[in-house]
Amino acid sequence: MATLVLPAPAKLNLFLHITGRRENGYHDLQTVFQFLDLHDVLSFTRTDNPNIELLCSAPELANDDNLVVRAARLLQQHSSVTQGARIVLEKRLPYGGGLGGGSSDAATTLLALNHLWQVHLSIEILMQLGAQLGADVPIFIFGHAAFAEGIGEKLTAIDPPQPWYLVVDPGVHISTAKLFNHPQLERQCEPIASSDWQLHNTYNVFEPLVREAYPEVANAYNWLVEYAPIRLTGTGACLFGAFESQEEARAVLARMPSRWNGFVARGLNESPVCQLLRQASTDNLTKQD
Ligand SMILES: C[C@](O)(CO)[C@H](O)COP(=O)(O)OP(=O)(O)OC[C@H]1O[C@@H](n2ccc(N)nc2=O)[C@H](O)[C@@H]1O
Ligand SMILES: Nc1ncnc2c1ncn2[C@@H]1O[C@H](COP(=O)(O)OP(=O)(O)OP(=O)(O)O)[C@@H](O)[C@H]1O
Repeated sequence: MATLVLPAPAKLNLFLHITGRRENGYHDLQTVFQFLDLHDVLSFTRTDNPNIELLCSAPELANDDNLVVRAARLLQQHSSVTQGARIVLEKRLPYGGGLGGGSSDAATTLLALNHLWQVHLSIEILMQLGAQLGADVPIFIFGHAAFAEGIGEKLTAIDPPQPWYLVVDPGVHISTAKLFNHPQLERQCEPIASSDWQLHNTYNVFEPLVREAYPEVANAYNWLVEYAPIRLTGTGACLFGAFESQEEARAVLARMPSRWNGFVARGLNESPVCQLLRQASTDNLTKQD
């Protein structure tokens, strides 16, 4: 049986503006996605029966609602394959913090099983399938840092600087749906062109709401802002600051109050999963067991 081992990287939203609200409740937004060199690890083994079996290092995520299982079943339905998969998910990314780990796991699953089951769907079709699972899934299939519009699925590749980030997780869980429905959310940002985007002339519209509603996020913000300009990713609760060197970011991490979790990671404009799938041959990626 062939086994394929692939990473599923985290993302940051370098800014996040909302430009309108659709009748179905979803919002039109503008954001820049960049990947981090911190990732979950997934291993996929093709099986001859159609079952999708998930083993997960986080027991609370080992169920059929996991985006990995939902992605595998969606691809099965779409392609009528008769094979299944045994999938092992090693969670390394914090979840529910705006780093998109669940969405990234789903994207890696679509890419891996498209390859293992030899479905041969194009990246564009896989992105459309991914969008059915969540607005953050397509970027991880696209595989390059991007200026995003629509609900997050219209992507223009860009190459922002790739600094070292200190990411602080204040340990607060924030419901994405609840924040998008917040009565005070700014929903009429003036649209900007991707070529005009700069970090300093943009912001995250969720940031003031999250800092007000979650005092621990405000505390983490007030601490980190002493060291670097910082921002919220997605709807939070993770905050990030950019540094020129890994050493600088690590020195600040060493001073972080122990009640929060934090890590240092490099910003990446190329997703490692897409690089691996593109560059390595099947023989390099798969091992026979
Ligand atoms: C905040 C971001 O992480 C920024 O990248 C994404 O926009 C959210 O992406 P996601 O977690 O994949 O979100 P989904 O699972 O698709 O949607 C969760 C909920 O967020 C709201 N939602 C999400 C995306 C969007 N463009 N408009 C919305 O209003 C909807 O209420 C939806 O029910
Ligand atoms: N493979 C998965 N990994 C993590 N969470 C998952 C997974 N599958 C389903 N979930 C559910 O999705 C929720 C959000 O997880 P995720 O890590 O994608 O959130 P997030 O980092 O806030 O992402 P986003 O920025 O996309 O909102 C989790 O609390 C969990 O209940």
